[in-house]
Amino acid sequence: MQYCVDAVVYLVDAYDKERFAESKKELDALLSDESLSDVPFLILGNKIDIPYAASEDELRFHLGLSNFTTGKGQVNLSESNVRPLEVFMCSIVRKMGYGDGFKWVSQYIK
Ligand SMILES: Nc1nc2c(ncn2[C@@H]2O[C@H](COP(=O)(O)OP(=O)(O)OP(=O)(O)O)[C@@H](O)[C@H]2O)c(=O)[nH]1
Repeated sequence: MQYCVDAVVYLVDAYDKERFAESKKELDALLSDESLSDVPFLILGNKIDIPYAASEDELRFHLGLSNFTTGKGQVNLSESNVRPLEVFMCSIVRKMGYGDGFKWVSQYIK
């Protein structure tokens, strides 16, 4: 079957720190999937309404993304070989945070 992926939105529970290793493993598998090699990745860290949820830096660290995020806002990557990837923290129940993430990723969807 042929299909076309415009973007990957990867939702991580930022409160479930015990499962960060599992989240990293799944994410790494997607990131190394050749058919997704130029597909933008939006990583959402959910449940930041819970006080003990991981911070953005912590999540980035545990997912091994500290050196791989490409910058928020308008960043033109068309001249580079770099795949757009960013982390946005959110709370689905509070309806906050993910809007910025989807806005960010939309600039890379042709
Ligand atoms: N506090 C809080 N709870 C949330 C949020 N988003 C989802 N939940 C709650 O989390 C509970 C479990 O949902 P998820 O964590 O999405 O569970 P899941 O990913 O389907 O299951 P697992 O793969 O086992 O983690 C539900 O009761 C949701 O209402 C959020 O932003 N904040």
